[in-house]
Parts: sequence; structure tokens; C-alpha cells
Amino acid sequence: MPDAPTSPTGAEAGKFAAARRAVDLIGDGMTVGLGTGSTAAWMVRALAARVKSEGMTLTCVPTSSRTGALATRLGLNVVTLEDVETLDLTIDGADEFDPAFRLIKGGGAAHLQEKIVAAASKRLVVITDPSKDVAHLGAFPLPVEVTPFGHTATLRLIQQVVNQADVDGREITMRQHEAVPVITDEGNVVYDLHLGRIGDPEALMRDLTCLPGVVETGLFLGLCDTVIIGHPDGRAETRVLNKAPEIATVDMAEAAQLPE
Ligand SMILES: O=C[C@H](O)[C@H](O)[C@H](O)COP(=O)(O)O
Repeated sequence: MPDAPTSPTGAEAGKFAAARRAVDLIGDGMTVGLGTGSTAAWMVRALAARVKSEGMTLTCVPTSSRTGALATRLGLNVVTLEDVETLDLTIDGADEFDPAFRLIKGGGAAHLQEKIVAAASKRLVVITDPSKDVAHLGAFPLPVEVTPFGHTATLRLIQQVVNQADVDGREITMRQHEAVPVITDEGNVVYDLHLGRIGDPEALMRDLTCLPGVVETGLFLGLCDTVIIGHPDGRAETRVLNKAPEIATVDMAEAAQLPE
């Protein structure tokens, strides 16, 4: 007999709590951007369960082939960004967020599509566990997506920018999986910038983005106004910029019932 499904524990439980709380922000008829990553996957599963139980009609735009495949498999109505004019809301994970809700994203190499979808949305809500909450961005390596053509020449330009930036570390590595370069959904490669601390995220993004060959950075600045932080005990804290935080408690038993 197969084991009965169990609820997640630790960081996964926190991710579920944040994701489940965020799904409550979605109303019937909305157009919703679906983020990428382990936290966003909880959100897609919780959303699919809610759509099924409540019979909601939604239009969903995924931010990666992975999320698109999951959402389609779970029966969500998936379209492309070209099919919609604007999105009511995008819910996505993050690798770091600071007190101004500036983000580093791209740990799963999806930041290009994620940023395009976020920019097309009226609102970006980030769902996280407490480990992503930082005073300064930069402990998480900053992903920079680069065209394969001439990528080592582009790397030299990125290194020059990093050498002059207000940061603590200057090492750059190419993203690889099992010794093979990671290729993004858009056919590009990713360099990870190990900066330790980013003193001026706006200046760094400007200086990197104008380099030929750089397609996009994982810095999301001025895009997010709400972060939901999930805790392993089911508490989900919603922080909206310039407002007092609100805490709700999620029924953690629900996690074990979600579609796979
Ligand atoms: O490229 C991936 C995305 O930016 C993710 O949203 C980010 O890496 C967070 O992922 P996770 O929820 O798995 O920590």
C-alpha cells in the first residue's frame, strides 16, 4: 500500500504557507503570472486545487517551460504573454529580498521571462521562506543572462563592471549542471556574480544591462510591492511596502492533498 501523503516540514512548509496565502489574492476571471522555482511550484499546485474546488475561470501566463508544463498538467488555462495585454497579478519566488523589496532572482535561470512577465503585470507578489530576507542584496550570486555568441568577450566586459562596482566580492562563474553549461529557455548562458554585498543595486543593474551581449540581470528593482513570508508552523506574514505587516495562519494539512 502506498504511504499516505504527508505535509511538508521545515523550509518546504514555509514555502507552502506563503504560496497558499498568495493564492487567496487571486479572484475569478483574473489573468495571473505564474513564477518559477520550488516556492512557485507550491503556488501552482495550490492554485490548481483551488480552481478545481471553486470552479474559477483564470488565464495563466507561465514564466518558464517548467512552470508551463506543471500548470498545463494540472489543468490550468495556460496562454502565452502574446495572448494577453496585461496581467492582474504575478506570484513568484525570489532568492533574496531587501527591506525596499529589491530582489535577486534567477537561481533557476528563469529571470529573463520572469522579469518580462512581472513588468507586464499590475502587481508582483513575492512568496518566500524567511531565509531570503536580507539587509543587503548580494550574498546570493547575481545571475546575468548572456547570449552564447561572444559570451567570453561579454564576460570580460562584465568583469570590468564588477571590478569598478561597490561590492565585496568579484568572482564570476559560468552556471553549469554536471559540467555542462546551463542553457536558459531563451537559449542563453548564465554567469553568476559572487559579489557578497551589492552597495548600489541600481547602478550595477544599469552598468550591466547596457553591455552588449548581456540580455538581463537577476536584479528586480521597483517591481515588487508585496512579499509573503511563510513559516514552517503555517504562519504567513504579508508585508506590503509602507504598511504594517499582517499575519495569517495556513492550514498545513492542505499541502498533503495537493495535486502532484
Ligand atoms: O529562476 C528562478 C527564479 O527566479 C526563482 O523564483 C528563484 O530562484 C527562487 O526559487 P525557489 O523558490 O526555488 O527558492
